[in-house]
Amino acid sequence: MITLERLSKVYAGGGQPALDDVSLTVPDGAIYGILGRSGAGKSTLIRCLNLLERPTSGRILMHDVDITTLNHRELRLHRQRTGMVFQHFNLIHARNVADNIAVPLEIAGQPRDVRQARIAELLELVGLSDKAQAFPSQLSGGQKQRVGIARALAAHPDVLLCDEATSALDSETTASVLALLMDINRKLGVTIVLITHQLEVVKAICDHAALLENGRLVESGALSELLVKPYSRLRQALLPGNEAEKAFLRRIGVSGRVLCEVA
Ligand SMILES: Nc1ncnc2c1ncn2[C@@H]1O[C@H](COP(=O)(O)OP(=O)(O)OP(=O)(O)O)[C@@H](O)[C@H]1O
Repeated sequence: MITLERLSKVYAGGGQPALDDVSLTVPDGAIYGILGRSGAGKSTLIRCLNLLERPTSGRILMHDVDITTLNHRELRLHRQRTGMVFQHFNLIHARNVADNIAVPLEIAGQPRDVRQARIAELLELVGLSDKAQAFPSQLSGGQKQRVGIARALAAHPDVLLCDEATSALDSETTASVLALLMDINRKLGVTIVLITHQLEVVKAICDHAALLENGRLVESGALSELLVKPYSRLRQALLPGNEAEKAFLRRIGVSGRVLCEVA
């Protein structure tokens, strides 16, 4: 379980907090989506979860340990247990697929034979067994993200943090990468926290969600509980009713006309 307790972040130079008193709980095994507009604080929040960004105040409990108090060595181990998937993949272009996936295993000091066995396992998991020797420039966006996911899983993390993992992909590729993440969650029991501005991502795979606005938490929890509340902001965003469709039909000038007749 990951628990954020009254987390705040003010960047150097002051100004409005990027995160303002945010508290939420991510249950073990959840696929937890963090939604919000540009500038809402999503990236800041996910970067706090592996301490790429230090919160100004508040606590982050992972398995009951406040990670903001870890020393250098403990933090390195924490990062091995927390895989990160990036929007623009962050692959090393001079390394082939297998050697990209090897990076966390090298950092963890794994011997060569262990690395090779793990890489073969991961390539099979992400469906790229035939691409071990390919270089990133020879891969499609979806394949690059599969390599990014394999690398993030290499050191057997129990949490996967996904930073807009599908935002650079077309809708068909997005669907296949989301299906892979769901499969990983089910097969390996890895907790997934993802930030996104795409409602479709939340609809496709999340069981929990949080909505951020100007650094503040508007709503959070299990979708099964939020979506039955009539005034839930997440419900209004995820289930807009037919208002959006009506607005679209009004804009193209077919509002009120019979769209198709059934014989
Ligand atoms: N390194 C930084 N230094 C100063 N301010 C920052 C820094 N990073 C983010 N901010 C500010 O913090 C606020 C939250 O930014 P953040 O990137 O977390 O939002 P976001 O929801 O991820 O936005 P986007 O979807 O556009 O990436 C914004 O006002 C942003 O300008």
